[in-house]
Amino acid sequence: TPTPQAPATTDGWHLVIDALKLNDIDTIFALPGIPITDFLRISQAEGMKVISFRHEQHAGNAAAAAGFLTQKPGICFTVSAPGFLNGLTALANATTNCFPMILVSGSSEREIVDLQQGDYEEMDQLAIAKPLCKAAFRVLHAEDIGVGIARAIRAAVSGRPGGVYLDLPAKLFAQTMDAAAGKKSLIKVVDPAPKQIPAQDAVQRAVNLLKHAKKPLIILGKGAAYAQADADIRALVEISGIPYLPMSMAKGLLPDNHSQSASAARSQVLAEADVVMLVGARLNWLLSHGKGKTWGAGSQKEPGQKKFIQVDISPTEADSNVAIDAPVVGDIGSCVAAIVAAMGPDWAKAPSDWTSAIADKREKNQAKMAETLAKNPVPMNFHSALNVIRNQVKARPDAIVVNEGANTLDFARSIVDMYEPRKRLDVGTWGIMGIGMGFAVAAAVVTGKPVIAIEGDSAFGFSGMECETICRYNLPVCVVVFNNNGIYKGTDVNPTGGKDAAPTVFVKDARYEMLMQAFGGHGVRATTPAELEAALTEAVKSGRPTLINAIIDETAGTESGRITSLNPNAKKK
Ligand SMILES: Cc1ncc(Cn2c(C)c(CCOP(=O)(O)OP(=O)(O)O)sc2=O)c(N)n1
Ligand SMILES: Nc1ncnc2c1ncn2[C@@H]1O[C@H](COP(=O)(O)OP(=O)(O)O)[C@@H](O)[C@H]1O
Ligand SMILES: [Mg+2]
Repeated sequence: TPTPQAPATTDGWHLVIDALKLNDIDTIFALPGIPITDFLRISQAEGMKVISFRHEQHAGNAAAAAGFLTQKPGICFTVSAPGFLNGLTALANATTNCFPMILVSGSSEREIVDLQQGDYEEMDQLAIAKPLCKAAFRVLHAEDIGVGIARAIRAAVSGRPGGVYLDLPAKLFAQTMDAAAGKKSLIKVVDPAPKQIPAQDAVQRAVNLLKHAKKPLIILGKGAAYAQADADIRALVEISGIPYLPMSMAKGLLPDNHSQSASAARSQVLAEADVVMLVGARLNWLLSHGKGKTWGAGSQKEPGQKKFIQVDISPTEADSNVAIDAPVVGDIGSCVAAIVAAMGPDWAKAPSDWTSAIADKREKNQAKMAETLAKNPVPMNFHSALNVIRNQVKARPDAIVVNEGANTLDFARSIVDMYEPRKRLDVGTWGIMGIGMGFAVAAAVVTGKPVIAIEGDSAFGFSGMECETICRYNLPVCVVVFNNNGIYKGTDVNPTGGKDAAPTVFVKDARYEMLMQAFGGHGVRATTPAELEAALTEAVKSGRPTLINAIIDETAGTESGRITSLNPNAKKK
């Protein structure tokens, strides 16, 4: 008689993988090591896409960018303690940006950590992660893996999206349990990011404000881009006729050359608007906290007390900086659709004296910009190099732009127009350097589209080693390093005349292109717009990993770019 089959078993490794797959998550960004190396191998063997990085911060940034682009939490796996800590910056940055990601780190067993007995890479990771993310969980038993993964997914994407930490002690992976019971323990999360319908009275209050506005303005934030409510947002703008201002990662929700775009008249509209509608945008430092000179305080054109409408899924965002006269709480798709419906079919467009004044200002500023862009100085400056990229993105609006630096960031934001939603990934709310290659890898992996990373040479330095990652997966990423020999510019000198370089400059004429060549990618040193254009066009067409070292006039930059005013005044002795 045949020996009875032992019941099939499963283990922690497979339960984690099966739980992710059950929730349509097919990609993991990671850096191997104890205790997750075998987990990554098994994940790949089980058909997961496993993208392995050279530093955990960039794996985490990739997970965050994937979350922003897909509305599914990006997944980052790290080893314990130092690997976990390297991932924390990305987890905290994702939470600040409201990007959904889950940082999963292996950890030491509780009994050793709680007695501080000095385990390999011992750290109380859960306690350390908690203040830096939206939610944090630990799983000790294999039968709880399904709940742990489900809770992490729901926490990451529901309400205001953000970063979640999931702590998996090493021994959990090898725990086994009955396969059928294991399958039963897994949870497919139903409706992880439920619609949050706004109250009708809140909608009406907002519409009434808009109806009586003489100088209305709509500000679209990265929350509006993340919401993927593109048609509703276009309808709101075009039916209302109200000028709009896209924040940097909301560019492309409507094409930047749209007739109602007020980007080129930003200072005028912020100072003079009488009713401002924030859609997925916070009145934080990026909008001067909604007060002061930027908003017309004290100017003769100030329209008296400005009224604010705030469309946001977070009920506590209102009044954070200034009083909000009409908070509309809910998901942006539901809120904007309700507002457009309440506006009704006979909505009177925004007053023409307001829209034409903005159009005049926009045309004047755009003419000035065109004049600057037409110049062809030698060596190149930010404008002449960015004009090449501007033209490339116009020809390839499906390309994704990643952008970081100071001057390289500020000039690119206004010079490189975007034409489609969620095509620009940048330093976000914190203004953090180092997001470049992680975001570029995620954009290429998640969308398959060509990626153009516009990098200050300092900014590039934070993640440059990931050029090897880009080559290893043969990703369609073209990195353009704006090489001005330093942070902000390349001309600072050591005041003592000593041999040490000044703190803000780099090796002169650094050959960044050789870094990409070192890993089999294509490297080009471009000293003219024509050379830059040829290399960029070729890179976007071929999809070959490329680094273009664009030589920029080292005197052309200003300290801290647009935010130089944030520097404390160093008293000159
Ligand atoms: C993690 C981190 N470190 C340091 C900074 C400070 N910082 C740094 C170091 C910048 C680099 C500017 O130099 P760059 O070469 O990237 O750009 P430009 O020379 O074109 O201005 S911009 C900026 O705010 C930061 N924002 N984030
Ligand atoms: N799906 C969504 N529905 C509504 N609000 C959202 C959604 N996703 C994010 N948000 C909100 O969008 C806002 C994003 O603001 P912020 O990051 O300051 O944008 P920006 O920097 O572009 O101005 C946050 O307050 C967040 O709560
Ligand atoms: Mg620089």
